[in-house]
Amino acid sequence: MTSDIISSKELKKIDPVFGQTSFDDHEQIVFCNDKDTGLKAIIGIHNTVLGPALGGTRMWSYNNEWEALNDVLRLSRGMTFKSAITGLNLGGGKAVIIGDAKTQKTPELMKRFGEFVHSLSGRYITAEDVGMETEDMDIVREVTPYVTGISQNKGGAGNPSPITAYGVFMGMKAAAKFRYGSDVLEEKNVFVQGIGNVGEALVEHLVNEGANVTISDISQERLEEVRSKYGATIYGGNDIYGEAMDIYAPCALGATVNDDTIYKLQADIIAGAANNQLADEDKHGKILQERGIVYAPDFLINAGGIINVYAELENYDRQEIMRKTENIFNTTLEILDNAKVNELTSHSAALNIARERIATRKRENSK
Ligand SMILES: NC(=O)c1ccc[n+]([C@@H]2O[C@H](COP(=O)([O-])OP(=O)(O)OC[C@H]3O[C@@H](n4cnc5c(N)ncnc54)[C@H](O)[C@@H]3O)[C@@H](O)[C@H]2O)c1
Repeated sequence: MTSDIISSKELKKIDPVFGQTSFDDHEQIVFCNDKDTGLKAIIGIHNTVLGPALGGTRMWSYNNEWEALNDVLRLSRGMTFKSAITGLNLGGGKAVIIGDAKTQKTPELMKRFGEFVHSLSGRYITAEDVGMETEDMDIVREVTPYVTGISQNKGGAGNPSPITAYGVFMGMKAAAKFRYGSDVLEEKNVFVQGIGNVGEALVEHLVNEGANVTISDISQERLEEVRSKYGATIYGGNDIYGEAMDIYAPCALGATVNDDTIYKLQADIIAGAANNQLADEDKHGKILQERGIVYAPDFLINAGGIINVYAELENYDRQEIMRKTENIFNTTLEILDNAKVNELTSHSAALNIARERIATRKRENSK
C-alpha cells in the first residue's frame, strides 16, 4: 500500500524508527499522546533479558521529534548496559516527554503519563531524570506501581541524585588512581559542567576533598547558589572545551565529547554523570584513547542512581546501597586496567563485560 502523501519509496528511505542509527535492536518503542493534557511522550524498551526495563523519564524541549526519538533510543540502550555492568537484575528502558518541564508539566500530564506506563504491565518501570522531581514520581505512583524514586515518606528511596554523585566521585577517584597513581583529588583542577541535582552534590564531595572546582551552567541563579554554598569558581570564559584542567566532569546533557570538542579537550580525565557523553562511542572513544585522555565510562560511574532505585524493588537498606555504590571505584579501576591490557577503549571494555552478562543470562533462560 502506498501513502497518499509520501510514496513507499520515500518512506523506505526515511526509515523513521528501525533505521535510525541509534536504534540498536530495541524490543519495543511506545509513542504516547494525550490531547487533553498535551502529553507527547516516547517510551523506549531496549532489552529485558536481565529483568524489567528500568530507567528515568526526561522532560525536555527538544527541537523536533527526531531529537526526542534519538535521545530515548540512546538513553534506553545505555540503561541496559548500566544495569548489566552493575550486576542488577534489570533491563534497559527510558522515557522522554516532549516539552518544557518548567511551564508544561502538570499533575494531570504526569498522571496520564503514569497510565501509559501502567499499560505496559511492568515491562517498563520509570523513575526521575532531567526535568523530573520526586514529587512527579509520587503523582505517577497514584496510577501505577511501576515507578521508583518516589518520596521516602511514601516508601521510596527518595531522590537518587546524591547517590549518583557519590558513584561518580568514586569513579573519578578510580580514574585518578589509574592516571596519577593516587586517588586523592586534593589540588586537582576539576571542571563540573552542569550543577543540577547531581552536579551540585558532586561539587560538595570535590570541595570537601580539597579539589579546585570550577562550575558552569546555563542557569546564573544555580551558579550563584552553588558558589555561595561551596566556594566553587564560576567559569568566566566562553569555550570550556579549550580550557586547561585536570578533570572534566560533564554533568549536564550528553554528547559533549564530539567532533567539535574532542581535539580541544585538555583534560587528563573525563568522569561525569551525564549519560551518553561520547557522541560516537567507537570513534570518540578511540580518539580519547589515542590522545591519552582517561575516560571513565559514563554508564558505569553514574550507576548510583539506579542502585538507589533498585533498592526500592529489592528492599536494600542504606548500607547496602552505599556499599554497592562505593564498589564503582573497584569496577572502574578493573575496567581501565582491562582496557589497557587488551588495548581497548575503556568504553568497549565496559560494554564487553555488560554484553557478556546479558548473553550468559539469555543462554540460561533458553535452557
Ligand atoms: N539524577 C540522577 O540520579 C542521574 C543518574 C544517572 C545519570 N544522570 C544524568 O546526569 C545528568 C545530570 O542529571 P541531573 O539529575 O543533575 O539533572 P538536572 O536537570 O538536575 O541538572 C542538569 C543541569 O545542567 C544544566 N545545563 C543544561 N544544559 C547545560 C549546558 N549546555 N551547559 C551547562 N549546564 C547545562 C541545567 O541548567 C541544570 O542545572 C543528566 O545527563 C542525567 O541524565 C542523572
